[in-house]
Amino acid sequence: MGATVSQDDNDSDCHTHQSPINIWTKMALYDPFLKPLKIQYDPTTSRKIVNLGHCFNVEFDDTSDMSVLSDGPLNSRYRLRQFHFHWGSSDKDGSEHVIDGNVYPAELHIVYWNSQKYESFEEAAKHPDGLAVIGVLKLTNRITLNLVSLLIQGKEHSFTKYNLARLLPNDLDYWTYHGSLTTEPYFECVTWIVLQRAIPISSAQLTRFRGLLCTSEYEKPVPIMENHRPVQLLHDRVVRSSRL
Ligand SMILES: CCCCCNS(=O)(=O)c1cc(S(N)(=O)=O)ccc1C(=O)O
Ligand SMILES: [Zn+2]
Repeated sequence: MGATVSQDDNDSDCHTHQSPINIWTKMALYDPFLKPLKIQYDPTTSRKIVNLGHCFNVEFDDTSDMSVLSDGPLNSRYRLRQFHFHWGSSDKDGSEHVIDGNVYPAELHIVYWNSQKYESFEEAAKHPDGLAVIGVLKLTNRITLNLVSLLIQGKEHSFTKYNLARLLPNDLDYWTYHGSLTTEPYFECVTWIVLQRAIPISSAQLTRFRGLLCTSEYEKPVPIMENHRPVQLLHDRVVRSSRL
């Protein structure tokens, strides 16, 4: 299934590093100088899971460098902030990045910020090297997130000692390119690291995602049926691959 490029986000010339994109794997440039990703994770940093109305975030304590991402395409140490998912109204779509024109049922984003160069997440988000996001296409049915008490917008519950490794494939080869946030304010501050290996998601888990409500307990229930942005133009960017 092809993916349409949304023109409205590309009218002005300055927005030439927008995300997500369609990654044409044969056009990706193998870069032998790209290092393996170094993911250091401390389960005691996971704090809570929150329904934000357009998606839900699992948030981490990012007051110190306890869970960090380094090496890979990065020149600094990046601190874990949150992870969230994107999904579609059916199992036929839902991912934000598209691989050789193929859309996947969902995508996980693990958001880190450059704590080596910047004092805060908010400050880092104003700079091209401010954030790094790991994208994982499809997902494992190992993910069984209990979302029952998260049903309505604004709800949150504690989410401690979570094992992030359950969300990642064993093979961490990746494509990388410079892009943006895929939600407002679309800042072009993200080093995207899209894993090449992915794992299938269970349809039951996708149904649970679509069961979350973007309304409060006092409003008519409206489910979060989908929350993925259309692919954007590549412009002058090159996608690099960590694997030949
Ligand atoms: C200071 C403004 C930064 C706003 C972005 N915040 S974020 O955590 O990086 C983020 C990234 C993304 S994405 N899809 O990784 O670009 C989606 C949502 C959010 C969020 O705000 O929940
Ligand atoms: Zn995202």
